[in-house]
Amino acid sequence: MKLQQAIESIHPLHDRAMAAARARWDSVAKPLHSLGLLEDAIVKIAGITGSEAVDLHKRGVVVMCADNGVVEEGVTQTGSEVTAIVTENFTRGMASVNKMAKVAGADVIPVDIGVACPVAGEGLLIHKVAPGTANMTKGPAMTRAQALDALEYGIGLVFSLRESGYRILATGEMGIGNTTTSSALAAVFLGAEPAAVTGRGAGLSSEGMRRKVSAIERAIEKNRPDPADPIGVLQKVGGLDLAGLCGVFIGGAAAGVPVLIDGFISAVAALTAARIAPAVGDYLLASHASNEPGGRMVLEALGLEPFLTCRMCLGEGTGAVAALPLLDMALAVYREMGTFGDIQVEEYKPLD
Ligand SMILES: Cc1cc2ncn([C@H]3O[C@H](COP(=O)(O)O)[C@@H](O)[C@H]3O)c2cc1C
Ligand SMILES: O=C(O)c1cccnc1
Repeated sequence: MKLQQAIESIHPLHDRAMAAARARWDSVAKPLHSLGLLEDAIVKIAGITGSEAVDLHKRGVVVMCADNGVVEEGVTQTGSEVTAIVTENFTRGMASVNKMAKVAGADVIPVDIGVACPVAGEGLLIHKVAPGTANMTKGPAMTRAQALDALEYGIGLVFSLRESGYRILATGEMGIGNTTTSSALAAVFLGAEPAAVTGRGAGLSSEGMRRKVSAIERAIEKNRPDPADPIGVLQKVGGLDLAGLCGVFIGGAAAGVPVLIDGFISAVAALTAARIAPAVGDYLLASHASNEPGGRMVLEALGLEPFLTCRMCLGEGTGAVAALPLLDMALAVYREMGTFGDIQVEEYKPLD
């Protein structure tokens, strides 16, 4: 689906469904709002889907996999070949997110949106926009057409997953070097110093950290991304994994499918989506606070509060998947609990 068409089809959250969901929570025989953010998430999901009969039965984690040319600058502990290895492991049920998704009852949906070498495996979706991006310290990471291609693939994927019965999606990624691109995007969108939004990613020495911050500074200096042109920022200092995820967030808002943000990388993709299409902002659902320094900053910029603080920084969608059982628990109370009327206790009166 074309980006513009998707943006135009995003409507405000359904007020009536949200009011009905809130009324249901307020009638449950328990202290008002005592399930906190979990109640708010169920209300938001009602608003996204247009129904207070919230159904999260079929769930998937979309894992966008791609390589990043900036890895040449020595910004990671491992080489790009790890992207392909882990991508194939997703198809064999052998990666961390597979193990966690199994517990949460979610299907892992890996996508090769730009892995540098050929990858294959059962269930792997292939939309290889390019075999990895270019080194952003030397010029733009990709062309605008490539960024749009990845974005629009992500949008279309959400619509086809909705057709296949998916009712909630978690986001994940695999791409060596993608905390470098994520920090570059965060620095541009938040107007922050690269050092303030850069962490050790999948592990890095102090010397490696200096190279990483310098690579981000040089990429911004070279490409001069303009925050007022968010697609241009994504194209110049982003990655295909981030662009694909950005499309998933826009697609979720357009298709009325709730999409859970994972950690830092996924939150940056969500922020990019909200900069491209501000209406997406109301649709976003946080899961956990990444241990990467920029993680919380990006969620705060989106006005979101995560459910979980576990100091996780794994990626792959692991944090988003970890939130699913919590939502299931909240839904069990929402659906199955008796009301104040049932237990003959007077309902709470609104307080001041
Ligand atoms: C074996 C392995 C499995 C992973 N699974 C997720 N990531 C995570 O680490 C990468 C980002 O960190 P950086 O920017 O430092 O490369 C991403 O692929 C992310 O999902 C992994 C990283 C490795 C090494
Ligand atoms: O929070 C994340 O998304 C993250 C952080 C470090 C490495 N991989 C992912």
